[in-house]
Amino acid sequence: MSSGKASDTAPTDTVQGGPVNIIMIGMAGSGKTTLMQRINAHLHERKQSPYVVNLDPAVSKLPFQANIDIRDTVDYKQVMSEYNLGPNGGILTSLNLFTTKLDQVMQIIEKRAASTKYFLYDTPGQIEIFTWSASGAIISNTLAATYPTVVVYVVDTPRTASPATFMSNMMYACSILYKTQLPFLLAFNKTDVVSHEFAVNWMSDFEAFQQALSRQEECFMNSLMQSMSLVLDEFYSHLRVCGVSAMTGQGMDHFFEQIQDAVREYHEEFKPNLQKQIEQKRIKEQQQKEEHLKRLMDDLAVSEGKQVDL
Ligand SMILES: Nc1nc2c(ncn2[C@@H]2O[C@H](COP(=O)(O)OP(=O)(O)OP(=O)(O)O)[C@@H](O)[C@H]2O)c(=O)[nH]1
Repeated sequence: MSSGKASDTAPTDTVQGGPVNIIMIGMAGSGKTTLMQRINAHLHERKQSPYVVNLDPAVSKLPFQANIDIRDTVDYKQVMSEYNLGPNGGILTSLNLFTTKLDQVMQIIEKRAASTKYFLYDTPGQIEIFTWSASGAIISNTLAATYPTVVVYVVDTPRTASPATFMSNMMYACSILYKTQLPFLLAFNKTDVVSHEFAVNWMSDFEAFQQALSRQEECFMNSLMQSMSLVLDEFYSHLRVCGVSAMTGQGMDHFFEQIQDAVREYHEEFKPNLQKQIEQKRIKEQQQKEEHLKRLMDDLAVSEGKQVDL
């Protein structure tokens, strides 16, 4: 687990390699929107105004002005009534409709890239709609193929203080990390209410989590959680963690240090892997084309041979 190191330079200034996309993901009420607002204010204070994109069609009020807002493109309530959908189906369909215009969004982002360091994306609280849908994957893959992209998984720390809620949140985070394969930062939010130290302790010390479990009433869930914590041990060892309060602003410098570390991972691991995959795909397609051409030539030779025989 990486908790990052303190540095003398302002962390928002030291991000290298052009603009950075920060995608905020987290359960409903974890504080994604409030944290976006905090990051926005933090960057404005440092004269580094970010470009803000709202991808949540169902949000009623935003505490900041979004530069691109999905609600300007699709009316979520109209989508629900037009396609006879429930709230989740409405959000998913709205996101699909928005994704059809992603090329226009990318053009805008590319135009702004020279003058903007941070692009922030707020996503719906129904996590699975973004992380497990085709449109969510298209959006994050397209962003990551163009610029360094970091997934920030926001956790409601006070609500994660029991071993059971902690474990389910970590399972969620783990599945998102493996699904997106993008540089990842686990941001424990609301540390003004409860410090995230207990979580760091549980993640770095398997025994400490077991002890917390043993203090709970004996139930079937305990043995399940015991086994799962063993599995998650490997996941924790690759994880970048920080504690923040979107309300008070504490932890913002460490947050940006961790973003910087995630950008380094993007350049050193994610981008070379992506280029390798693209190259492998190109070679495979080339081979398929050559095989297809060879089959055509063989067929032609056979049919010409038959004509000669006749
Ligand atoms: N004390 C405290 N409250 C916070 C903090 N961050 C957010 N909240 C509160 O938590 C509640 C939910 O915050 P939101 O920012 O709307 O959460 P969200 O994750 O965007 O929620 P959805 O839009 O439903 O996905 C609000 O009442 C916020 O005021 C924090 O750092 N500390």
